[in-house]
Amino acid sequence: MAESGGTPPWPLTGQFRQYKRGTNLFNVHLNETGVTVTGDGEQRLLKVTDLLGCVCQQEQQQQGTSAFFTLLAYPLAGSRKRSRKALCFEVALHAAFKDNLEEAHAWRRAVHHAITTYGTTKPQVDHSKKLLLFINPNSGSGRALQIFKKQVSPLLGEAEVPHEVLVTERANHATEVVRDLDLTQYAGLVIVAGDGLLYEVYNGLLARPDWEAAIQFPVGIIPGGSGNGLARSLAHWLREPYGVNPVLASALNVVYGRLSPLDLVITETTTEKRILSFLSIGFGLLADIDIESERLRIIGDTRFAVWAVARCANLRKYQATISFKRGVGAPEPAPHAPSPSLQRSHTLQEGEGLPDTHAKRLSRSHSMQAQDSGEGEEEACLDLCPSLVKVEDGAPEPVTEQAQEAQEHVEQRQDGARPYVALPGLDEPVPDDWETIEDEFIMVHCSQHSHISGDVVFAPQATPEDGYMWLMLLRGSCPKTTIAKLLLSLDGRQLRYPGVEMVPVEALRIVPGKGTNKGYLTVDGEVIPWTPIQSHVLHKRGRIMTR
Ligand SMILES: Nc1ncnc2c1ncn2[C@@H]1O[C@H](COP(=O)(O)OP(=O)(O)OP(=O)(O)O)[C@@H](O)[C@H]1O
Repeated sequence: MAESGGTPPWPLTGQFRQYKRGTNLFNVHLNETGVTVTGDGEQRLLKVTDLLGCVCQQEQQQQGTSAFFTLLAYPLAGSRKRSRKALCFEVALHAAFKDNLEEAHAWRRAVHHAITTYGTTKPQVDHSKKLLLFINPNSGSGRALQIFKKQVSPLLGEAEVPHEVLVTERANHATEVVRDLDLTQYAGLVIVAGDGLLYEVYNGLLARPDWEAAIQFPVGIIPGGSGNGLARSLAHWLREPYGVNPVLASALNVVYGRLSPLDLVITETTTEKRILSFLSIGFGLLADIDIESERLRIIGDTRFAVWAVARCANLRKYQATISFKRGVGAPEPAPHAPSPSLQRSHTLQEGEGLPDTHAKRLSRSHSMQAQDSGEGEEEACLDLCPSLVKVEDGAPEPVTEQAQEAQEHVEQRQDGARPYVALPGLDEPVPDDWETIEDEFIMVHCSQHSHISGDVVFAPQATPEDGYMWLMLLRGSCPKTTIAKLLLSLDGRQLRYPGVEMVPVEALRIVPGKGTNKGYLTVDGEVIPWTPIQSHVLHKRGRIMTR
């Protein structure tokens, strides 16, 4: 959404014929709330927060002297999806085409001005520079390139977002590129792939001498893989429709390029290798399913469910010692927690400690409601017809109050980051204020996010910038009925089940047992050696593109 051509006239009002709507004139008014179109006995508002851009006809058509501009917006159509609105207007105010075209461009510039000035209070990526898009052609079921060409590229074009594309050629390609990249040339790094490619990008940033600044570089994600936990979690956080068209929901985040804080996690290993992650750490049931279902990647997200059923019959248990620093002031994963944004508004105050009676108790079962069950699987709704000739009519749906409220909460939380918990040496004892459990586990898994894949609701109350890893423990004694229910569906209700524990933590140490039963220890779904690790949260140190 690059703004060019000087300060636009503001506010703007004009009278135009609407393409394919007869000869009647429509009154079009643009101000800080959006574009109001009045005519034919109706009035419509395209809200400034839903406007994507404005495209102009570039060349004179045949003998006519009229020029055209098309307003593009993605308002909510109900609560389940956003759909494209393209309103095309004919500018015929002057005798000469070039004067009409100039008028059309004035509208284009004014719309861009409105979007960047009145659409948000968040900082934005610098669209005078390019985005660098990484596409993994082998992500998930191998559709990332197609997704880019069919959905992402047209959207970036309409919104006039300059970009460059890099198609990865092999594992670690993205890490190598990012490690040596001149970041000053770019506005941000965007992944069209699965979470694994973003992991590579972040670890490229960590490998740089300027890593502390580099990890704050703007990053965006558009789901093209089989996991897609971060993309799903962002939509959950922002209360944006996701299931009907995940690519559109995420591509709009990138196009708007507003920056929200993102918690990152640094993990230390015994080999002195440090790892930067943004999604999850764990071993046992979920990690085993994630890694062992790799052979089914051709079927996409479904591979997790299919493999889960297979694993139910063959449950593994792992000896380990888990130590953690419990999160201070963390929201209790309360029953019936309706949304992460409502939780955020009153639970994340600094210094708001847990009651003493809870401070050292490890075996708690929490319950919560299933989330977002209303999302269907309709076909993608992004319309790729040339915007000048395509007009979709119909009054724009108002943004729901809930979505508005969520947006406001997100914006209010642009406050300071907490200092991170200092980690002792991996061979030293953990500090006194940490808690330790030595036991046999079916699963130890933590995530900073509500979702660890498109359909796995891990911690519905989690937000990307709450400062916690949400640690889920299933001990060896966990009832088989609980395991069966978990494998059938991880939908956010699991904290009601006996034997499921969840603790918000700011730092964590995992020491796998020395027995023969080795599992997959994973960070963001990537396998690392089955040796001790420890991790701490870097609160709000990343910056992720959002609406
Ligand atoms: N061109 C390539 N060919 C093969 N592997 C690649 C290529 N580019 C990247 N990779 C590797 O593929 C891994 C997984 O990719 P990605 O995360 O995009 O999709 P995914 O398989 O759906 O993963 P996830 O389950 O994490 O969502 C990356 O960690 C990276 O190492």
